[in-house]
Order: sequence, then C-alpha cells, then structure tokens
Amino acid sequence: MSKKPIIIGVTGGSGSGKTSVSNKILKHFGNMNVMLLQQDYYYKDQSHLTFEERLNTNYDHPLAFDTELFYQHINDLLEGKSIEKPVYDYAKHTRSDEVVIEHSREVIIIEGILILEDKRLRDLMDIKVYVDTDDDIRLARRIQRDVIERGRSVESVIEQYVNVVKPMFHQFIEPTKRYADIIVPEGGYNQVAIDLLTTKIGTIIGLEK
Ligand SMILES: Nc1ncnc2c1ncn2[C@@H]1O[C@H](COP(=O)(O)OP(=O)(O)O)[C@@H](O)[C@H]1O
Ligand SMILES: Nc1ccn([C@@H]2O[C@H](COP(=O)(O)O)[C@@H](O)[C@H]2O)c(=O)n1
Repeated sequence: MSKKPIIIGVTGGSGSGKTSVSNKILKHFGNMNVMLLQQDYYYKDQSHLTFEERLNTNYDHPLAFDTELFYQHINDLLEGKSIEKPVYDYAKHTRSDEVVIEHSREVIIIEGILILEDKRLRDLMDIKVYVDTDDDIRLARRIQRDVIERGRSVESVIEQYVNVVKPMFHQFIEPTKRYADIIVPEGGYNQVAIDLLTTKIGTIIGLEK
C-alpha cells in the first residue's frame, strides 16, 4: 500500500445506525480495501475492578475510553503499520485477553459515539459523518440489541438509558454534530446517503470517476 489511507469518521448516538452505515460502506468496497475500527474496542480495561464496580462506570463519558491507544493505533494504520486491536466484552464490561491483528487498508472507517469529541481524532478524519436518529427510536433499538446481543435485562437497559445514556448524549455527543461534513437521517437504511458516501470515497481512492 503506497498511498496514505483515508479516514472516514462515523458517529451519532447509541442505536442511531452508525454500525449499519459503516457495514454498508465496508460491504460496498470489500475487506481488501476498507477496514472498520470501532471506538468501543477501546473502552478502558477494567479487569482490576469487581463486576459490581464495573456496573457503576459511566460508559457514555469521554473518560471511559483509552483515547491514547485509539489515537496511537489510528496513526500506526496511517503509517501502514499493523495494530493489535483490543477485543471488548460487553457482558463482562472489560477487555478480553485476546487481541486481533489488523493490517492497514486504503480506507479506514472509525466508528463510535465520541469520536468527534476529541480534536486530535477529528483532525485525522477526511470525512466526518453524523448519523441522526430520534431518541425514542434509538432507545427502542437499544433495548432490542442489548437484550439479545449484550446480555442485559430490559429493566437495566431502560435504567441506564434514563440515568446515563440520554444525559451524556445531550451533553457530549449531540454537540459534536456541528463538526460533521454530512448528517445522515435514519442511518443504515438511507440508501441515498450511503450511495453518496461510497461514490465520494470511491473517487478519493481512485476506484470510481
Ligand atoms: N434505519 C433503520 N431502520 C430500522 N432499524 C435500523 C436502522 N438502522 C439500524 N437499525 C437497527 O438498529 C439497531 C442498532 O443499529 P446500529 O447500526 O448497531 O446502531 P449503532 O451502531 O449506532 O449503535 C440494529 O439492530 C440495526 O439493525
Ligand atoms: N460495558 C459497556 C460498554 C458500553 N456500553 C454502551 O455502549 C454504547 C455505545 O455503543 P453503541 O454500539 O450503542 O454505539 C454506549 O452508549 C454505552 O452506554 C455499555 O452499555 N456497557
């Protein structure tokens, strides 16, 4: 790989459709050209805390993330180096012992709730996308997902949403909308927005005219 990779940032509240948008872009270009780096992998390691203590962590605050390591890994990928990507376990609220070796690609999609909150991260991005979905729809999606995929009860998801996720969204995430180049309503099902994004990315990397 000779050319410097391009970085696409995809953000928005929890359940907005960030992962769906990112996966559509990934699918369009294929794994050979594009990689996805989720900010969630970079939640701080909490293996030194008890499970009860981990339940009290605010996972929607910028300090919950190991931003130094995230920033370092993005820079390594930009230099064409491989990284040892951490693996996160949502059921245990900490990193697993595994890491995954990831090689750099032409296009790197950085996806997460607080990627536009940090200026150093913002400055690395060539295109910044904010996925904009109403709070009630995001809550409904989150209940479904967290119960099925993240080992949570309906009661715990609602309690966490009301006390932490919603206030943190309005304090830290929604204000980053102003840094976005593109605002996508309705996330991964907005085919017009996905087509515009893939065309633009294709032009930058020279795959499409
Ligand atoms: N536009 C949409 N309409 C209906 N369901 C959607 C839409 N976008 C995403 N979803 C669903 O909502 C859930 C959360 O979407 P996801 O992309 O994981 O959000 P995020 O990464 O922002 O948390 C998933 O189950 C996904 O299939
Ligand atoms: N142990 C954890 C870690 C994170 N969360 C929640 O995940 C949300 C971010 O992920 P999305 O895929 O929904 O963007 C964030 O709102 C955290 O509350 C968690 O519940 N437990």
